[in-house]
Amino acid sequence: MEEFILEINDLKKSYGTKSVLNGVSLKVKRGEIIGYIGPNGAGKSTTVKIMLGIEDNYSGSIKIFGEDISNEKMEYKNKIGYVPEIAEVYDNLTGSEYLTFIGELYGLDYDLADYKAKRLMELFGIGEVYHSRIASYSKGMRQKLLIISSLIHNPELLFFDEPINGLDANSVMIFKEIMTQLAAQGKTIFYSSHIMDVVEKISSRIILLHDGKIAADGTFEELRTESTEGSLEQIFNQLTGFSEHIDLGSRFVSVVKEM
Ligand SMILES: Nc1ncnc2c1ncn2[C@@H]1O[C@H](COP(=O)(O)OP(=O)(O)OP(=O)(O)O)[C@@H](O)[C@H]1O
Repeated sequence: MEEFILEINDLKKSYGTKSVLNGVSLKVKRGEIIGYIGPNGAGKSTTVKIMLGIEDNYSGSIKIFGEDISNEKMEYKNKIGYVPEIAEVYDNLTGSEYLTFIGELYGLDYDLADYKAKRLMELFGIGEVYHSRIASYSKGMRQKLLIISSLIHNPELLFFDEPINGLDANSVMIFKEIMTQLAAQGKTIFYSSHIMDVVEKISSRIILLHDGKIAADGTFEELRTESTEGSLEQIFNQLTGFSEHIDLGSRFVSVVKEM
């Protein structure tokens, strides 16, 4: 029998009168890298926050590792890693303090958390700031810290929401390799991003959310045969019915010039 790490069935969510998710259903197998894409405000972060138990008041059902998350058993969270789109980190802590704190929260003993944190920071090129306060980190350094903190407890399922924001080109290459290797070792990755060329290359399956519904679901090759030949960016434009960038761009600039 096929093992589903994640099962979402007819998920609906509204904020006040505004309906954001209008019946999202999907099943994710172990080892898949899901590229979760969609226009701004489509409901991607909302889906991820519901799965993490950060947002409630939804209808539909969600199973993670075969367990319905509405059972409120917390154990499933220990096997999840998360890089949020916008994160609050404790600026006054050093990288070492922050990562060992997170590691200990997940049940690692201090020495193991310290060893892993230091080694992972070195491998990601930020070992020299291990004992510096996070307030002094650049944007990319903070992002690397967040990626490390999502992985320090060796989770089975990862939610990455724009994880490569601020990373330089070499670091993006390292991150892509980390994702590929994690998936090859059976970790499941739910990856939400607007950087289409990375999503195109890294995802084993792409899910496009539009107007709170799944508008496309398949490998990049499958999406290509179903719609336009071309890049994921072109497929995205076509599936979301968008072709006005030139007109909108020039109207925008006209208003900028008004004085
Ligand atoms: N706490 C909230 N209260 C009210 N409305 C919200 C709240 N969070 C999200 N929304 C609305 O829900 C919709 C979906 O937001 P969400 O953040 O899930 O979109 P997204 O697909 O992740 O967008 P982006 O690509 O811009 O990150 C938006 O219209 C947003 O305004």
